[in-house]
Amino acid sequence: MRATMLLSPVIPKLSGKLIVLASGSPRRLEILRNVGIRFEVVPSWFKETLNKGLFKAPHEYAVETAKQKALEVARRMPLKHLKTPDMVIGADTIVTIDGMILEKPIDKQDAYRMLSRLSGKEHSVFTGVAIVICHEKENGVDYQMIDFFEETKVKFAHLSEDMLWEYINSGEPMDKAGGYGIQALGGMLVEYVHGDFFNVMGFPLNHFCKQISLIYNHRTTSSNQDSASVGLSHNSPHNTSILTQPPPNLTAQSSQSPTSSPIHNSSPSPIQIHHTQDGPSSSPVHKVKRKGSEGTADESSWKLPDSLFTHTAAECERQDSENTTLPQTTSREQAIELSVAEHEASEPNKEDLEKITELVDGFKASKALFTASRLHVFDLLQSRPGLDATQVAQEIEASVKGTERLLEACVSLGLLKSKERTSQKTVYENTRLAAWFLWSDAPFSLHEYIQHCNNTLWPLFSHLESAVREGTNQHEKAFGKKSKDIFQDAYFSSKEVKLRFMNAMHSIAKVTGKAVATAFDLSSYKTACDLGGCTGAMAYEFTTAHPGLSVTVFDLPAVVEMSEHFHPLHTDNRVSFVAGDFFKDELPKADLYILARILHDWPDEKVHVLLSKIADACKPGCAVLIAETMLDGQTPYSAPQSVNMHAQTEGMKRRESQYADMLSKHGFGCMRVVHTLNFLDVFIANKM
Ligand SMILES: Cc1cn([C@@H]2O[C@H](COP(=O)(O)OP(=O)(O)OP(=O)(O)O)[C@@H](O)[C@H]2O)c(=O)[nH]c1=O
Repeated sequence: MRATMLLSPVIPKLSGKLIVLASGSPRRLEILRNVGIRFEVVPSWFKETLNKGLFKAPHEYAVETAKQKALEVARRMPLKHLKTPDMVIGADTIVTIDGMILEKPIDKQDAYRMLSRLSGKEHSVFTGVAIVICHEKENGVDYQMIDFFEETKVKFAHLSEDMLWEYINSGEPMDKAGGYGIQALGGMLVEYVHGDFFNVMGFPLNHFCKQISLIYNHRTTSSNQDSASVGLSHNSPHNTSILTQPPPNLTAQSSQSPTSSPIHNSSPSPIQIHHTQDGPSSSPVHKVKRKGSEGTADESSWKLPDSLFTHTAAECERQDSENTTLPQTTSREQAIELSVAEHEASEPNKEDLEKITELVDGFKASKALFTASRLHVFDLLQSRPGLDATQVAQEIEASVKGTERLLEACVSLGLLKSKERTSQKTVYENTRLAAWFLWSDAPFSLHEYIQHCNNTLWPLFSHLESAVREGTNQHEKAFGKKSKDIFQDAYFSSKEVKLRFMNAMHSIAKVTGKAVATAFDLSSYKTACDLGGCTGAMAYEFTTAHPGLSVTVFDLPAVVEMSEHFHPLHTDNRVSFVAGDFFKDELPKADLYILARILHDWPDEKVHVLLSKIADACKPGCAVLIAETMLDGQTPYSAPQSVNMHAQTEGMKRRESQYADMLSKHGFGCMRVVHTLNFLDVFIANKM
């Protein structure tokens, strides 16, 4: 979850740049997303096989591995993804004890060996981080590297055999250095932590922000110079070096030795290696030339920071204390005008071209994903990684030629990884992204939502032009059936469509639910009513996050009669279901009314009907919580989503200020908004 505070003024400096996280670690993704950095994830294929014996100290091993991870992605992207990132971030976390380096356990026995070694003792966690800055040149790409590491000391309690095995059998240790996750169950094993907690989790956020600040503050002050020097390590507790090529002797065991090809793709000359131990370097780190722009790149050649467009949490709190509603949106129009004016004189730059290609071709990526998902490619490769295209084709009953194309498309989209087993044989496996989201039983499976996109939204979108011309939804053209109320007339008209829709909503609620449920402190509320709460997935997130809260899910009888099938294992009696129509029937009494992805389905008149019923049911102090993608929120796709609502329903996406206006008409005030990371913006208001 992220409140858009400018705690770190360096974050906006990254805005508008193509930042790539060369890591499949979900923790690193979460840590960076949480502070509002926008980036793509391209997990590194670099194998962690450096010869540990060649390093004087364990942290050097972590740093070198981080560098190789980042470089591999920085080098691959221009070739395989046909785009050059501005910055690639790589990291490697290791645990060290008694001079030994512990990485991720290979099996349960290995986890047991690691955890019993850590039991009752203090150990160190090192995360090495490498930041590769890519400079596009006429005939290639230049890479420059900044690296650092952070150490945190952690002491484990004495662990009994039973505890050890219970923890190992939870499955948590397997993808984590040292065999534990401090952020989850592993936290229970820890007596103390000295240093940065996030460093243990996999990414030293504070140190990273300091480095970014050094890089960009330096760049700002030296933007008029031809070459610049950066004092990267003088305020760093650890070595920081800038080098343009890894020392060759460090990669002895690596089959993908990065030294085998020059890092400067464009330069035939030997590459200089600069090490800075304690003092400032004289390396030309920030001479960034871009096609179509003159001289050194500076802030003005990048997009304006998003923070211009959003309300910060602090602003909202201040607004609350002054007892006013949210301000109107800040000057987005002015900002856009400004950025247009800036570009008027020059030809399109790389970002412009990339952006336009992404927009024009976006549908191909979506449809490739939908098709692979529908053909259960990710399910297959989850259970049987390492199949080749012929084997996949056989299993999914498709042509070899078509399957090859589809698999390659998925590789380029970062959904699958390919490896050349022999010169003629390429095999495939799921990337972390697919493992998290795409196979049917993935922890945050969007499989069913993707089916809904493919089966329902895609046909509706193909009639978008009519939707725009006629100003109505397109169910009749897409499915041959008129629908006034999409739920009664379209989604719940047949059991099959209803199940598909419920499955889709269930998967979205599972992915977004926790962030919504934890966006605000709700400890003062005892009862909640989730209006249109469908399968109850969101309600269970609320009861899990708030032990004192009971939630009634209120939805149409057609939904409630099937909702119990979705929670066969839930024994939580704090979630109950009541059938009814929230436009017609009396609402269950509650302290908090939850409207998660509901209001966007309806036009303003209907929203007012519903809010007025909620206002009648609310005593002063009771609250309404709205979870939606707001037009002025953080999700880049909220405006296209609004088009989607238009083709699908009579509803729309709205701005925060529109919700604020509507709510204030029904006697609500004290409004706050949080932009979560999981698609939704969460808005809360109290009955005055
Ligand atoms: C000690 C500790 C570690 N981790 C995770 O351990 C992995 C280390 O492995 P890595 O090789 O550095 O990264 P990876 O997961 O293989 O990803 P990649 O960067 O793609 O190599 C990272 O995930 C970390 O979060 C936790 O989640 N919690 C903890 O308390």
